[in-house]
Amino acid sequence: MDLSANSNGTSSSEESELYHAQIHLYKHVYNWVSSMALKAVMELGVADVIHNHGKPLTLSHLASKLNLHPSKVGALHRFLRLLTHNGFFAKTKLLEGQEEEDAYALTPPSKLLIKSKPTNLSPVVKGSLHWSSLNMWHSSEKWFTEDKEQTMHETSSGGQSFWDFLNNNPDCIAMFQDAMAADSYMFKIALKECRHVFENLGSIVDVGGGTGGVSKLIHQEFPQLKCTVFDQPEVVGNLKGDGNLNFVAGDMFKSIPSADAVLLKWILHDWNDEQALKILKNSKEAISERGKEGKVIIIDISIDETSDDKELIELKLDYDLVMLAMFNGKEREKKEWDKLIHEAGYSRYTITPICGFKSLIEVYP
Ligand SMILES: C[S@@+](CC[C@H](N)C(=O)[O-])C[C@H]1O[C@@H](n2cnc3c(N)ncnc32)[C@H](O)[C@@H]1O
Repeated sequence: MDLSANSNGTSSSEESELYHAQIHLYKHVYNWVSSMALKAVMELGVADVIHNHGKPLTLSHLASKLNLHPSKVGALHRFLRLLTHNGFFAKTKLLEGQEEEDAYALTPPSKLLIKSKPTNLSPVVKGSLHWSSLNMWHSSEKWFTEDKEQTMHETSSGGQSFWDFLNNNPDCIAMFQDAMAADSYMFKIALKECRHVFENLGSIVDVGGGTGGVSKLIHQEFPQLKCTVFDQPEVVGNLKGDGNLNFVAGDMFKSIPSADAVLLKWILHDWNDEQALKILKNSKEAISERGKEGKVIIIDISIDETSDDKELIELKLDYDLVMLAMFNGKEREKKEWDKLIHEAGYSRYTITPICGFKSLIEVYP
């Protein structure tokens, strides 16, 4: 007879395992609450208000600066309590008259929500948590069980691809391009570390370069370098260049303008292997005039489960599923990059981690 068994027949260690499993499962069921709380606080402009004040703010001062109705002050406290727990704010004490009161200070992650700063990632929060980025997930069961070559986004939107959806919705395409431009600012910091990648180049074509966020940063650092931003007509059709920075509309699956180097930043993960191979082959053609001196510069995620820490791996695996749902794209492991690059006919490459969670992959003919 099991003496530690309870009246329901489970042992105390089994019960404890069950409760831990329940906590683990519920934690993952409610992961979205943290994301939505972050979005709400970003929309309210909490980080901006604390930043503009120049020092920590008590709840009542914060609520009054945010022009909140008094009935919502308690709710603000609860949003901030969760986000403080998650590392987005730090609680400190302030003397208010005779009394000490809790006050909220910014932490490095919430400083990335200050809209007046160039490192502002609010557009990423807004775009990634917009209904148009989330709706498709409700169609996962239909998508999994249907034998159709569709993305989850297409399944959920009557066959419309994410790119077609954006091109038909000017507000959403602007939001998407803002998010891309904000994300790219981190690249300015990385650019300082990898100047050697762009030195000795006379021209570069930034394929899928959007509205030119990345090319403008490269242009500032290397004004002599001729930069061509190459993207779909809906994105660059109305944009005017300036000196060494110009915009060209086209389709990277047809051909890519010639240059000494092709930049593919945040591009190949949008596409499956067959499509990525086509882009890499067209890139090889674009740099062919430079012979062995030409190169393709890829900036994308490289998953390395042997050396990345748990949080980093989780972020990369999250991104992988986002790419799958939106585009049938993928984040690639090192061995997958190796296979793709060699199949596209290149002879060698190097992978260097940059920008926190992305990698710089230099590929040579
Ligand atoms: C994820 S965004 C990357 C933007 C930019 N490289 C960056 O890092 O900020 C992908 C870009 O690819 C562009 N794109 C999609 N299909 C394309 C095509 N067939 N030819 C050229 N560009 C394309 C999109 O318009 C979009 O700007």
